[in-house]
Amino acid sequence: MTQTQQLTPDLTTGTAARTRGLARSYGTGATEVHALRGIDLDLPAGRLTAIMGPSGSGKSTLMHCLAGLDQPTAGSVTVAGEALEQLDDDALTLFRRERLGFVFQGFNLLPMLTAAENIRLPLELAGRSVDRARFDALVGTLGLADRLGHRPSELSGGQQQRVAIARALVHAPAVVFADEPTGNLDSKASAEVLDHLRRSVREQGQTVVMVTHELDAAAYADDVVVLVDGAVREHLVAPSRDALVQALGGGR
Ligand SMILES: Nc1ncnc2c1ncn2[C@@H]1O[C@H](COP(=O)(O)OP(=O)(O)OP(=O)(O)O)[C@@H](O)[C@H]1O
Repeated sequence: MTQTQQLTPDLTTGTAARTRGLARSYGTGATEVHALRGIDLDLPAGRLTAIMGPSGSGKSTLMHCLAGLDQPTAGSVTVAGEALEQLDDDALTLFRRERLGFVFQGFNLLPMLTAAENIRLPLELAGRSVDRARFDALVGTLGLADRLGHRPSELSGGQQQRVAIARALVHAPAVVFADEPTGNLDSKASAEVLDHLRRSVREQGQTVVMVTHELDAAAYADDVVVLVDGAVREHLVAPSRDALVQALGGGR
């Protein structure tokens, strides 16, 4: 048994997502691109993991495969104990809606709805009632309590992204996937958003997997996976900034 397997053998002992031999290629023949080349990864529950690496290294592809938004060419993906390849389209859609949360660049908030309505929308679409205590705790953690009646156009970029995070978290998902969540925010708003994301991990035991280009953003993460050319170069646990710089610098 390997060291990794001893540390995180299954979900009950804290693995939120696991891949084995995960490969994803695009195209065929001379134009074939191997975006992921057989990735074995165990992402622990209750932590904020950043996925980093040079442009084209496979970060988005990995996140999309983990989140059931893209299908691997080979290998397996298990999230919250579910082997995604065993789910049909309907079951996968339901699994994503019930068990996963998503935060993307650009927020994707509905402009005619207030912040509170945007946050509640996924639950209402799923026909589920809002857990009032969780809702209040979330908007408190995210610093949105006095902004709930505002529409997106009346909120700053950072506030809009915090609404998007609350919306992703309100149904207590097993894993939240965030793709460059601070990509179009200034540095102050980025710091606020990342701080709130980290607090949701610390205070509510949330699991977050975040793709980022930015060293400053990765500094908020507990762990950092460094991809190079479709393979995991490093999986750093609670790295120092120096260790992170070294791991990233080595890829250039
Ligand atoms: N739909 C697709 N069709 C063809 N090639 C693709 C497709 N999606 C991704 N690729 C290729 O797969 C490789 C990995 O892409 P991916 O977007 O996962 O990298 P990334 O690390 O997220 O890059 P970036 O940091 O620039 O967003 C790249 O060479 C990319 O061109």
